[in-house]
Amino acid sequence: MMPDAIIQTRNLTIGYVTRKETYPVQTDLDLEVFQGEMVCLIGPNGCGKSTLLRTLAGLQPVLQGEVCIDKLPLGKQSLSNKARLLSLVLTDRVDVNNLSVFNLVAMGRNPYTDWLGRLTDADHELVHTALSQVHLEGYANRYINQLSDGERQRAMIAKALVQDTPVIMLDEPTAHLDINNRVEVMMLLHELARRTNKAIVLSTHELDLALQTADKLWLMTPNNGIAVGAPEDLILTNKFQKVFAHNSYRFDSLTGNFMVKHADTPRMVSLKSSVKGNRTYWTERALLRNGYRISPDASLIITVDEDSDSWLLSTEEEVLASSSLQELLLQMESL
Ligand SMILES: Nc1ncnc2c1ncn2[C@@H]1O[C@H](COP(=O)(O)OP(=O)(O)OP(=O)(O)O)[C@@H](O)[C@H]1O
Repeated sequence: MMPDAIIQTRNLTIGYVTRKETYPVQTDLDLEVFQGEMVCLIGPNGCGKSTLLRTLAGLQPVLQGEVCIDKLPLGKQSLSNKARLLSLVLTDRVDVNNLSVFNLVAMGRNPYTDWLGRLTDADHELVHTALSQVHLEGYANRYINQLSDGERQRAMIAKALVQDTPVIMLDEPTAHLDINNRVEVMMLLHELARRTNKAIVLSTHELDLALQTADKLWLMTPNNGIAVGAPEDLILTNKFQKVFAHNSYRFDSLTGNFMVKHADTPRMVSLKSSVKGNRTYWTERALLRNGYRISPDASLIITVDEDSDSWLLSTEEEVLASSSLQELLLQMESL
């Protein structure tokens, strides 16, 4: 039997209301999030990702329809109940620089402390456990302004962890991070969803990382709703490619990479190799980058030997050897 969704939306319209008009950003959203899964919300700039996360978290009003958390409509949840069900991590730089890492993370216990905000021994323990979960042991007494962007992001995640909610939502948790930290944060969130049975919903522009780590994608199209599915299903049904279609690049569904589109009138070249290995793949990439298109019938032929450090370029008149791709490309340019 399917478990109950921890978040469910019915016929949801999200957007903004000004004094003069209502501005719907997305309509008719029927979404479900289950515990133990990591959902990545992706889509082009301005399509409504932050608006959706803020609406699901109750930070901005529902324009139409309903959001239920733990089967109860958001509007019927008390503030303290909401704080025990859902935590939201925003990437906007919060002005907490004069706070220690410990005190920032401890703020996550606010829904549970007495009115003076006193922490019990168990709260202290939880803060230290969360710091070790995000690999910030030994940072408790550091000030937030003494952290790198990646460390600050992990401290914010630790704050959400001590809030001890079944749902954590994060708006672009990998923004401003280098590749190591981006991968680490995504892996950490995925692992937390699995290990602690939390539902994790995050928005991101890291398409390749989302494809590799999400249990489910929410693929948002401007003004046209959200397609939901396993990353690979959204690729096989062409939905992913459609949302990110562009004149200057294309999504290669065989490799899962975005490829820059080069010259409109490509030069043809034939690529021969006995086995299709690493060297053949990167030779092809170098050729595409330089405006060549691979065609088995082309008169210009490159032979790749996966076991040697050289390439052979054959024209109708001559055969030239090269020991690097740069040399090969120069030879081709000079023909
Ligand atoms: N306070 C606001 N009042 C009115 N419209 C707004 C407001 N904030 C955002 N919008 C508009 O709502 C739409 C969705 O914005 P939102 O920030 O949710 O998009 P997003 O998908 O998160 O974008 P990005 O990828 O650039 O972060 C945009 O057209 C934006 O201009």
